[in-house]
Amino acid sequence: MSCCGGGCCGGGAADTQDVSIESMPSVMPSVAPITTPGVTLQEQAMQQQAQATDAPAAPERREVKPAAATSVHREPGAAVASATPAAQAGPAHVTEPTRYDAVLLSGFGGPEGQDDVIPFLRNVTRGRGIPDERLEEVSHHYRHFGGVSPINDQNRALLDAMRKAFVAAGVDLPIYWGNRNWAPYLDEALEQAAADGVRTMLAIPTSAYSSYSSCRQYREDWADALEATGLQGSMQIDKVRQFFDHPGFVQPFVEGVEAAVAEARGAGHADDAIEVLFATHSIPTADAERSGAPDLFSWGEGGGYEGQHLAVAEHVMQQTAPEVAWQLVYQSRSGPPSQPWLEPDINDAIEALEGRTAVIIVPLGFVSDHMEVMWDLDEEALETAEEHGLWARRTPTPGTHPAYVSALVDLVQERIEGRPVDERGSVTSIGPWFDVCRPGCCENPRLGFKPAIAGLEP
Ligand SMILES: CC1=C(CCC(=O)O)c2cc3nc(cc4[nH]c(cc5[nH]c(cc1n2)c(C)c5CCC(=O)O)c(CCC(=O)O)c4C)C(CCC(=O)O)=C3C
Ligand SMILES: [Fe+2]
Repeated sequence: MSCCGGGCCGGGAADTQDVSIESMPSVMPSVAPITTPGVTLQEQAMQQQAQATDAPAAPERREVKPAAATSVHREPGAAVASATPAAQAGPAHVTEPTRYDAVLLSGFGGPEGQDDVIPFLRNVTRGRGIPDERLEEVSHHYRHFGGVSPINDQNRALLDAMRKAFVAAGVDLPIYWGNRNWAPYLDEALEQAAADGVRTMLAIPTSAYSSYSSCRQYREDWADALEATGLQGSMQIDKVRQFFDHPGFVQPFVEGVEAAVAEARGAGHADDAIEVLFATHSIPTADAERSGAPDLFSWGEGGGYEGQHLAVAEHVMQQTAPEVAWQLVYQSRSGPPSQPWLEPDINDAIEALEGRTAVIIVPLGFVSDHMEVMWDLDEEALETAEEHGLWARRTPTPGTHPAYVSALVDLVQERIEGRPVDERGSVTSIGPWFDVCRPGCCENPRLGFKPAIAGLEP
């Protein structure tokens, strides 16, 4: 792994921190390492290891994510744990300019080899009672691709694109990258940031919508990482708003649907023979009901999670092909059959189609072509479509689309500026989501409330 090919680092000490701890010596330097421009920390570590006579032969590989936090730290009088002063009182939107030392790009994480698969799945499902058979079942998806999820490389590419976009936009902040479920872990990113002198961070989850899995779980994992590193009292972390309706996040989907509809028409499919399926991750209906800020909106049964997806899908269709039929469908369901999850499943929806000859699958719930897209859509759903004799296309995810990268830069800029809410980018009538999560937001009713940052209690 390299930082950025040398083009964007500029030699700043805090610019070379996408550290893979797997390949680091087991004893980490406790002070900020002195970096040489163009040389990554990993390369330096390897040099140091080669020079040291008593260096361990094999670097330690870390399989377990940080332990669950037992508490959070709140400054005197603050309502929000580990927040910067501008966010401590818990405003819906922070309109006070804030100086951050760094940005924390927070990914899901994914295995990078066959040996990683099961420990990775244990991290993902920790404390959730997912049976081993299900873990084995899911592991097949990863094993099929050599035990490697593409997600880490996609986040490395995003990180690289963001660093370049920061330079171009004059945002002079280093970006640290850490994952919830695999190396480089969130606590490793925080440790490195602290060693580099960082005290305030703005966190970006690689996840656009509101739900336990896509919002609160990130907030809990940041709390875990702060406690595990002992940085609870000295590091402040805010989060950007969920960005499902930021125009730059939506733009790649608009372009994808536009192109796919044009292609379907070109292949001879009439508008009333085309169906657009907006696909997102299913979640338990009990989670869905508590997603978003359920007490502040009148969402349907699927809560804010479903309501946000519907609003974005509606916008995409209005922009592209208002006369074409569409629906929101779900994928990647897990958990026991007795537990209700959001439906319909994409494969069932395809089977139920009548009078259609073409289907366009839009991965609206995902930011990159990771395993849920590669397997559940490109392997399974496209096969279902083929079995039913349908012409089918899967449109792109945002990935490193310049509009998406610019959206992430804009989300950082609006917080640095303390931009008023009516000047923020948003394409749906829901309006720019909350900077600080509302009480009870995205509750997991089975697990209860756990220590979390970036939101009002509980
Ligand atoms: C809403 C949502 C997103 C989108 C938001 C976001 O992007 O964050 C998402 C993303 C992802 N989910 C992913 C992988 C997995 N999700 C699982 C399990 C679950 N996801 C859930 C929901 C979501 N998941 C839920 C309610 C569960 C069951 C309960 C639990 O266990 O929490 C399991 C365990 C096995 C299984 O149950 O299937 C795995 C392996 C990967 C990585 C892919 C890769 O490696 O390329 C990514 C990006
Ligand atoms: Fe998932």
